[in-house]
Amino acid sequence: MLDAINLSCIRDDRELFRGLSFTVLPGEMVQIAGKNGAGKTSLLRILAGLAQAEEGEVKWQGEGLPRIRYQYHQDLLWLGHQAGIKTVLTAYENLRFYHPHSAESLRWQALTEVGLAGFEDIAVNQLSAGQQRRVALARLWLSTQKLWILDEPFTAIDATGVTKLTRKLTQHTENGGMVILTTHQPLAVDNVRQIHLQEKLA
Ligand SMILES: Nc1ncnc2c1ncn2[C@@H]1O[C@H](COP(=O)(O)OP(=O)(O)OP(=O)(O)O)[C@@H](O)[C@H]1O
Repeated sequence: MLDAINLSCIRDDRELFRGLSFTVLPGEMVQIAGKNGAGKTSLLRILAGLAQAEEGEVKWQGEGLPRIRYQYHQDLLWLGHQAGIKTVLTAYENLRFYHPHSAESLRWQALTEVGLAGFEDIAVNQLSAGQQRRVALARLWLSTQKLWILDEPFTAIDATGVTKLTRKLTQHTENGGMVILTTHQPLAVDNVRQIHLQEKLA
């Protein structure tokens, strides 16, 4: 269970949100919604323990993040806005780097799942934007983490990829996992909970 408690965030002297509280339970998918610049990425970074809130705290399994940081990083898969991969490595090498304990056969399978069969041995910086995104997303197929925090996972992904990724996210929650994500695309998922960050007037 993840608790966001009374979170406030100020960036560049601008208050993005204040007093934001919510809980994410096993089996839930939560979409952080809001316009460009509303603070969605800022919130995800705070939830992932990568940035500090002005006020408030984040708890994982009932414990504040600073106390449980090691366990949290075992339980969390974070895919940021940027590709989240090492571009000088190949797709396969990326999966080996980020998931060193995964079985070799599962890495190949993950690359096949995201449509990268035949592109495994090419340096990622020579792949298209959508293919680069798919390398990062392949990590979901190897993930044993309970909590996935995903910033714009559908960016640059074609319709087939969107369907496949949506199914993967749904499967994760059906297996008791949690997904917190941002996306500007409509999500074809029945029970996604939305948290709206309201636009603040200057
Ligand atoms: N590290 C930072 N330093 C200063 N300002 C920042 C920082 N990160 C974000 N901001 C500002 O905070 C605001 C919210 O940015 P954020 O990336 O969280 O928005 P967003 O809702 O994810 O937007 P988008 O939908 O465009 O991705 C923006 O005005 C941005 O300029």
